[in-house]
Amino acid sequence: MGIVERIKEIEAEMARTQKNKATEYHLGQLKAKIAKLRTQLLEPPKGSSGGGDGFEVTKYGHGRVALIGFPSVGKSTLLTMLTGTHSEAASYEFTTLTCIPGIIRYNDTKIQLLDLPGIIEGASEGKGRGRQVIAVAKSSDLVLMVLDASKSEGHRQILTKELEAVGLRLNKRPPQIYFKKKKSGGISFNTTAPLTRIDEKLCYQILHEYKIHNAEVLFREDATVDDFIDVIEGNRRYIKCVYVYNKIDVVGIDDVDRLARQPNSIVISCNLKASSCFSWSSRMAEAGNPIQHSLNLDRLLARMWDEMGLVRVYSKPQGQQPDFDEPFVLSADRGGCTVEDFCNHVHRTLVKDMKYALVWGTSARHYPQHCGLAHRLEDEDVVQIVKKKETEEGGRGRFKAHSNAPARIADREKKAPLKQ
Ligand SMILES: Nc1nc2c(ncn2[C@@H]2O[C@H](COP(=O)(O)OP(=O)(O)OP(=O)(O)O)[C@@H](O)[C@H]2O)c(=O)[nH]1
Ligand SMILES: [K+]
Ligand SMILES: [Mg+2]
Repeated sequence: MGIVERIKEIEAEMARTQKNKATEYHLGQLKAKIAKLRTQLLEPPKGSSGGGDGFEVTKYGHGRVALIGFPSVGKSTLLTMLTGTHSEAASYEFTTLTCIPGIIRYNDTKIQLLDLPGIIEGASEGKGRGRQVIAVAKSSDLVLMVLDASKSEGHRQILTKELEAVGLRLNKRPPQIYFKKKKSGGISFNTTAPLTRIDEKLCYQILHEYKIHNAEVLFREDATVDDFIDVIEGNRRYIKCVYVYNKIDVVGIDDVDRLARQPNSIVISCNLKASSCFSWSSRMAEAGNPIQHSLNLDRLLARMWDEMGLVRVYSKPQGQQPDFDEPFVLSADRGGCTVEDFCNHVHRTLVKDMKYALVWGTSARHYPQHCGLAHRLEDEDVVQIVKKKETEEGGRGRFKAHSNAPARIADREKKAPLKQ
């Protein structure tokens, strides 16, 4: 029997089993069995290098966003509109067969947007190009799940299930469970929070299923069996996801309103020139810009950028204006956004040479604030690194925007005076 069949069989057994206190342990064990099989399923077949088929697109820019969705929901249309890179769009399914990268320039940052083939139910088990598509999703910093506003709402659940089956966790943070395998000493089990959804015995059983007999386990929250399995498997990816309901031009305003109110969702239309039911759509479509022929794409971009959690830091050389043209782009989630991370971005020896940093911006309590390496920077901060051998020039005088300096410096001066 193949792995997929074995998973199906266990799923069927779980569906047959009533959920109650007596079956809890058995169900937990079955969950662990499925998780193990799914991990096996993800291992590339022997002798293959994995990937291939034009799916290995080099990472570029300050972050990567993947367009995931059923066929013909408008992923390629959206990529073309947001990036200007043409990706074939057509009314038949599976128009796109590989991964097509485009670049979004937004807020002085570059974001790589990836168009992908449509995926269908069973993608996680290898249907269609599902596995390759999901592998790309896993390598992304944000998933835009594109949904057709006029189609079944069940699509969102089906896709979420497919992504979960391969270890993607959308809009979730990692469970607060400490887990460490040991060589000896048995299992040490501790909790710092009352557990209502799993107990010690069930944890032991799951560990037994994994043939783990020596480990340290500490629950810091009221986690579930699934959370515990995720932590043991250790290969989960926690990624933010925005649900993008496209084609709202073909549904009624009530549906639009309902979809827009769902969590993490945004409603858009790439195609307001087509049969549109809203009176404002024709006015929007009048302008020549492709993004004007659409609805809410500007909001989508802003939302996407916010979710990426990018932190732009502008460096200010001593005695000069900050360089507002090229930010150093950091991320709190990926790589960190402390003064130390900033230094490492600028030059690898800078950390060693730094005496302290002067910081202007929202992360600073006063301007400029003298900060050490551990200080966490925030978006649009200005940083000057003062090196050990140097001294601050000219005391703590104010630096003024030149008349020809970008207006942003003046703006910033209003918000927070850039002294020094
Ligand atoms: N009415 C309407 N049609 C749209 C919209 N966006 C895209 N379409 C149409 O939907 C069809 C499918 O668009 P594609 O961009 O090819 O969709 P896709 O998700 O890339 O499809 P696959 O690559 O086949 O998975 C095309 O005929 C588009 O013109 C929209 O906002 N409204
Ligand atoms: K299509
Ligand atoms: Mg496509």
